[in-house]
Amino acid sequence: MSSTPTIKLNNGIDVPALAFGTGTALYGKNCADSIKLAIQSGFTHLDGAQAYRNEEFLGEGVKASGKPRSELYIVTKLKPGVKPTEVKASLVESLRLFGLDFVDLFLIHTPPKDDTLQELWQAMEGVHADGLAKSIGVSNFMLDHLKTIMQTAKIVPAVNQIELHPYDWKDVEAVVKYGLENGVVPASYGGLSSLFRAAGGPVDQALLPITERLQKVSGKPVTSSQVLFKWLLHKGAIVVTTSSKEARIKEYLETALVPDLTVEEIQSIDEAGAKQPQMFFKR
Ligand SMILES: NC(=O)C1=CN([C@@H]2O[C@H](COP(=O)(O)OP(=O)(O)OC[C@H]3O[C@@H](n4cnc5c(N)ncnc54)[C@H](OP(=O)(O)O)[C@@H]3O)[C@@H](O)[C@H]2O)C=CC1
Ligand SMILES: O=CCc1c[nH]c2ccccc12
Repeated sequence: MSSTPTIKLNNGIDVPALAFGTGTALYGKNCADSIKLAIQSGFTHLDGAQAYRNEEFLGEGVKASGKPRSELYIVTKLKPGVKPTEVKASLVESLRLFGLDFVDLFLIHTPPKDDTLQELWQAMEGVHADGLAKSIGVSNFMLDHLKTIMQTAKIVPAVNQIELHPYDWKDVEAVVKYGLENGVVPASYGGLSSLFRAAGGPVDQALLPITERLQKVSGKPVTSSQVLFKWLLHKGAIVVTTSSKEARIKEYLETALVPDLTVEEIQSIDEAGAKQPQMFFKR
């Protein structure tokens, strides 16, 4: 098995750069077997959310995997609409469902629609101080949201999880750069969108000569998914993905064995994405 690279957060904690998600295809489902398989295959970073309505099954999968808690990195996200005064109780309920004492990372799933963002962040800082979340961060935050938080934050968000793939790179590049310059590590979801949400487009075409070259230099099969993950890692992002198939789970983890892309290859993917700008998730 290959060992997944890690990315250092602004608080010095190392996070496995490849995460297995329980939203999208697993939303509202009993994902215990998927989680157990992902962990036993080598995933140690699990991405959950209160809104996915399957935290108890994530917890079940973790237990069934037999992997010690100390070797796992478990994330959940605050359900949209939870008020600042309810943050602690909602995380305590997630922990009860998981059967855990703490999460490694707790994210605000989406910025609040009202003007409570700074207050909400203060409540996130509270659950961090209580030891219920080792790190805190955000998701689906754009530049103005990040800047609003930074005005009053005592703790800089460790992570901003956003839709990130070559087709929205131009749209979110500034958010990623601002984050990296200020200690907020980007995490991507929807990273494989070109392969099945917009199959056969310019990005898929740009991936072909790259997979071919990497296959030649490594002497091993290299897939388009692995090249997309390498592209995301080169952008400094944690990759949040998922799969229902054992073969794909192994393929994802073997990204660690794929050689680096060249600057020209990264640029060719950027340029292919810019030909057909699009996003697939509602912000
Ligand atoms: N913070 C947020 O607002 C959001 C967070 N997320 C998180 O990110 C996770 C991953 O999101 P998601 O968008 O699903 O991630 P990806 O874009 O990585 O897509 C994963 C899907 O890609 C499919 N796939 C992989 N390789 C191929 C291929 N070669 N051809 C066709 N299909 C392929 C897999 O299907 P198969 O199962 O058949 O292998 C899998 O379902 C979620 O589970 C969730 O945890 C997601 C959305 C929003
Ligand atoms: O995480 C994926 C997208 C998302 C944002 N808010 C919600 C609420 C419920 C399910 C999914 C999501």
